[in-house]
Amino acid sequence: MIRYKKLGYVALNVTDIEKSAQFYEEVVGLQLVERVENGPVFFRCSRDHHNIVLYSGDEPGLRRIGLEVEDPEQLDIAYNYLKEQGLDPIELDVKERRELKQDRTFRIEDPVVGVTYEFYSDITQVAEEFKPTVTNIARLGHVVLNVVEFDEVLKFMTETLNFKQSDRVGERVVFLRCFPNPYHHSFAIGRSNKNSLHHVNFMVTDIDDVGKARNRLNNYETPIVFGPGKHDPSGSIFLYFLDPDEMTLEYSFGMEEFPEEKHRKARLLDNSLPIIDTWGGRPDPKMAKVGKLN
Ligand SMILES: CC(C)c1ccc(C(=O)O)c(O)c1O
Ligand SMILES: [Fe+2]
Repeated sequence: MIRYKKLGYVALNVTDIEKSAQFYEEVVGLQLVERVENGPVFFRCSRDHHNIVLYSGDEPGLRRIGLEVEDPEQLDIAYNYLKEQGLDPIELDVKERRELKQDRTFRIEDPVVGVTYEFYSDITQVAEEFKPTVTNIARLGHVVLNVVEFDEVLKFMTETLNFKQSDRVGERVVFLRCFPNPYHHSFAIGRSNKNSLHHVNFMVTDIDDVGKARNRLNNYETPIVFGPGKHDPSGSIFLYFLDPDEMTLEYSFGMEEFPEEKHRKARLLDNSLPIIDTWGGRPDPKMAKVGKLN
């Protein structure tokens, strides 16, 4: 089965790439790496060449998800396994790999919703460490998808992609680790009447990052749509806000980690607001409303 190092990057379609590039750099706090003329804009929050990639699109949404597997051997195992599963992995040509600064890379489409998953094991490492600016971003944290065919997507993510369930909230949300990555979730899916991007998360290094973000985002007149609050499932302190296309982003501090072996079992948590925010808050209706899938 596939063994992952981490959720490597998220590629988003944005309607005004200049406005969004400025926002993701100045307001979110990502480091600009590269602008391709009439092409994508690459940002990082690690030594990786990119952890967020913005593309111009007619409609805001998720373009693809980059999954870093443990090593080239695991990449080979993943390719052969996904091919056996009939998912027709497509190898990227040299030109696209050169633009992505990634070695061998291939993509599949999930057969239920059509999300593009990209697999690689080697991405160019930037010489300098990530230099936090407005927020001490520790890493790209997770991606949450709203899906209609919830059970089918869950089956694909667990049985085919080898993601492991960490917890579920009633029959509405399931939190998934990209095994053996230890974080409580790198992915989550929510049962919905529409397939859409719910949010993209950035984990921060200090609780002050959440508190300071609240005031900074207010000063930038960036809509805060939920929090500060505390999530019961992962134990993280959170704050959700909207990007220029009104796609939802989240900062979170702290997250339960699972050992590869002898870890606790997934819990079935009550489907109630206090589980989502133990501090008693409730989300703004604008939260998680914008973001096409694929
Ligand atoms: C409200 C969403 C689905 C949610 C719920 C719980 C956690 C967590 O426990 O970390 C999240 O990160 C969420 O985004
Ligand atoms: Fe989240």
